[in-house]
Amino acid sequence: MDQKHIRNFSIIAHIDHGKSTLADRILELTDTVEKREMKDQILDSMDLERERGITIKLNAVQLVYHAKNGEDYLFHLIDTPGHVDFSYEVSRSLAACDGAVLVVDAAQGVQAQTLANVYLALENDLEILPVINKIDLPSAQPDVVKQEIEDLIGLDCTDAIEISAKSGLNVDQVLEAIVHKLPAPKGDPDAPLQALVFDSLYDSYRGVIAFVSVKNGTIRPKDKIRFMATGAEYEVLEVGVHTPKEVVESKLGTGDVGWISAAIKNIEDVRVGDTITSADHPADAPLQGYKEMNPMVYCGLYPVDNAKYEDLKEALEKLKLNDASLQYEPETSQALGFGFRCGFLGLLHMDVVEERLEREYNLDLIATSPSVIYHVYKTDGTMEAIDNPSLLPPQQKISRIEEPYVKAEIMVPKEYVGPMMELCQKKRGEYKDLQVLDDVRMMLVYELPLSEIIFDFFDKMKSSTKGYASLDYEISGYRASDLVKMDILLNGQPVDALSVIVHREFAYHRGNAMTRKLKELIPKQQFEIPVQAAIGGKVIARTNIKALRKNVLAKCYGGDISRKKKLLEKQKEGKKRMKQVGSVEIPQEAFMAVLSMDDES
Ligand SMILES: Nc1nc2c(ncn2[C@@H]2O[C@H](COP(=O)(O)OP(=O)(O)OP(=O)(O)O)[C@@H](O)[C@H]2O)c(=O)[nH]1
Repeated sequence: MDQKHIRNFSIIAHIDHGKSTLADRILELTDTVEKREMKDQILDSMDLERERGITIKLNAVQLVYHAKNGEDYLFHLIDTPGHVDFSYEVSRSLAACDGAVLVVDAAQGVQAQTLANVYLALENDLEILPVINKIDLPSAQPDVVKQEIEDLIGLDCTDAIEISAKSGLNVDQVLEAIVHKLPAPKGDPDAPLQALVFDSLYDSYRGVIAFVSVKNGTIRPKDKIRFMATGAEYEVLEVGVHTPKEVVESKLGTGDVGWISAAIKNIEDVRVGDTITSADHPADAPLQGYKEMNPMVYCGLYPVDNAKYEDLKEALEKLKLNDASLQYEPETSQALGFGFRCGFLGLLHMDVVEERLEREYNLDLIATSPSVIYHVYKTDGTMEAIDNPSLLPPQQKISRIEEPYVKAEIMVPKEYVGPMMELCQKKRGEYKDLQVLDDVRMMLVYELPLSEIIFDFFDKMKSSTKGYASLDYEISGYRASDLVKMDILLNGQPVDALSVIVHREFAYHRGNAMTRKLKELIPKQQFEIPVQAAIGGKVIARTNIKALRKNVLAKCYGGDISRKKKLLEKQKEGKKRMKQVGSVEIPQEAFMAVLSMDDES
């Protein structure tokens, strides 16, 4: 279709303001998906997304809209996630677009992620179309919300469309506004090919599939292409779009958003953010890529069954294609064997990656406690960045430890300011500012250690404000804190995978809880096992697992051979899921339970 009739746009919003529901209505109104195939949140294609009711991955679909002026328009709609952890996905989808539909909940108004996403859209020079959603709610206040958008964001809301994505009310007006208010892609069809790779995935039959937004030129099957960052060259086999079903096309022209397959078996050749050009007539320079995202949280991931190490490695490689913000490198642990140190954008991201590895790649994993990156200044004047507590140098070699702090902006209704401040205080926060936003809401600004934010802050915030508070944060720098490494010792031996870095004040409580939990979960063995928590050489909590007295075969009186075999068999089965640490056998469950414990357990 003629470039002037193409619109590439994204829907951006704070979490739960109704992006996916609006996308559903748009797909229905344009007959993109037949009624009988329509299910809620159709773009949330991962099972995980449907179960959790959140969007994790960006999704691109092509649809045709018959506008009221009688002409047909080709839309590429890119649905994006709303949670802070996935803002990387948002920034990538925005780079593939020319405009954005901003959805704001008429009852909740502008929230922290509304602002954050608008800034991302402005950075990418996108035209923004404000839409007020959920006007069917009794508590909807569209006029107040419009005023808020004007005051806080500076967007003109005179023509902002008031809709109910749920019932479909006025969604047709949104489609018309997309045609008339959002720009067509500006590229040059005659220029050398430049296609931005904004996502990719691994297909076991076809190799890597790259999702691209063609900024200049055209791409066809049999074309020779080059990935500009890696220099890899391939011949294109097929190109196509998603409607949301995969459809093969004869070409992708300037302004099109679609997929390319080229029998790419070498995963490293494709990088999200790279530019694809023609190998015969290459462009002079690549398109502007994406900012590399630095992980904020790290943890070790180990296969429960050590023989599955290679499988885990392959799964991580493939998953990274589909999740460019994931980082990993090999690591070994005395207790857990061979695994990987992985970096994530946040705890939800970590959770999602773990679950995707387990489900999509059929792996059983153990994850160690999440950790941030600590700056450890040593007595010899050097500094080491450490994301794994077990690698912390001995106490006497450390002069100070600094940890990352964030500036957190929390939007909260007036009545919850008290409980919110209490929570921030408890999480070692330092009060910075409190601003009045409007009649009902205030903006609370705190500096907080990132390690406190990544644990359970989000859940605690939601529960202490009935879900009304919203949070946005950015790293503000490093600060010295009174942090110590706490080791867990079994039978006198430290278990590396269980070491944690904690604030000295919380160490006793945490140590006590961990040792008690281990005692509960480690079965009695032939000898008594002391379970200790220690800082440096000093034990701060201790308990004992009593020695086993009975022998499993004692009941069998020597007679019944088959029964005896069965019992031994059963014991062997159980042993498989045990990790041998020194002389002690620890069941998998014990690791998992201790590692997933929060401060209150
Ligand atoms: N009453 C009412 N509820 C709506 C409307 N639009 C969406 N909802 C509801 O709001 C909730 C969140 O909607 P989603 O479309 O999943 O929100 P989202 O912004 O896509 O959320 P994430 O994908 O998690 O970022 C769902 O329970 C919807 O049914 C509306 O117009 N009116």
